[in-house]
Amino acid sequence: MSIVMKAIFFKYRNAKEDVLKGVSITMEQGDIIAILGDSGSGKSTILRLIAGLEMPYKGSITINNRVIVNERTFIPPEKREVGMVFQDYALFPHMTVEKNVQFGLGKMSRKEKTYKVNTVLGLVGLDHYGKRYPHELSGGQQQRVALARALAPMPNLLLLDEPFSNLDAGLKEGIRNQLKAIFKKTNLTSIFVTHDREDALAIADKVILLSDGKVIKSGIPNSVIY
Ligand SMILES: Nc1ncnc2c1ncn2[C@@H]1O[C@H](COP(=O)(O)OP(=O)(O)OP(=O)(O)O)[C@@H](O)[C@H]1O
Repeated sequence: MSIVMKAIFFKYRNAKEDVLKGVSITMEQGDIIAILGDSGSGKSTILRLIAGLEMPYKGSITINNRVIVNERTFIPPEKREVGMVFQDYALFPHMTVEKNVQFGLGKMSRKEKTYKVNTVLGLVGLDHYGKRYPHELSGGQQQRVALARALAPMPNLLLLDEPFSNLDAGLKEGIRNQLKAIFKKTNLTSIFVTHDREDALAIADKVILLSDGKVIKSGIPNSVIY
C-alpha cells in the first residue's frame, strides 16, 4: 500500500485561512510514518483527508496508484479500506471486548467473525480478555482493544491520531514497542499523528515535520529530530 499526497490545499468551511498549504507526502508499503507538529499545525486534518472525512480544494491523493481524490474524483470513506484509531479510542462501554472488536466487521459468518476477533485479540496480546467490559481493563489494554477493532477488517492503511495521548510514561513505552512489532508483523502501512518527538523517534520509519500547514522536513527520524 503506497500512498502519495500531492500538493494538497485545504480550508475548513467558514475558515479564512488554508489549514494545509501544498502538502506533499509519499509513503511506501509497510512504512510507519509519524506526522509531527505543534498543536494546530494541521496534523489531524491530513488524516481526515486521507480517510475521506474532508475534501481538499486542490491536489490529489492516490493509494496504490488508484486516485482516491483529485479535482474529478472522490472515493467515499467506506470504499477506501482505511482504518482509523482516534485520540480518545472510545470503546462502547456496554459491549464486551469481543463485541467491540466485532463491530464494523460487516457481512460474514459468525464463525468467520469469531476467527477474526480471536486473531486480532491475539495480535494485541489480549487473547483471554474477550468477555470483559472496557471498564474492567487498564487504559493501555483499552487502547489495544481499540487497535484490535481497527485491525479486524484488515485495512490497507491504518491512521492513528495521538494514539498514546492517554497513557502514562511507563505504559507508553510498552505500547509503542508492541504497536511497532504488530505493524511490522502484518506489514501494515500506518500513519500516526503526534506532537511528541519521543513517540516519533521510537516508532517511525519516517517522520514528516509539519508547521503551519506545510511540510518543513521529512526523512528518517534521526535526520528530522534532534
Ligand atoms: N472543523 C473545523 N472547522 C474549522 N477549523 C478547524 C476545524 N477543525 C480544525 N480546525 C482548525 O484547523 C487547524 C488545524 O487543525 P488540526 O486539528 O489539523 O491540527 P493538529 O495539528 O492536529 O492539532 P492538535 O495537535 O492540537 O490536535 C487549527 O487551527 C484548527 O483550529
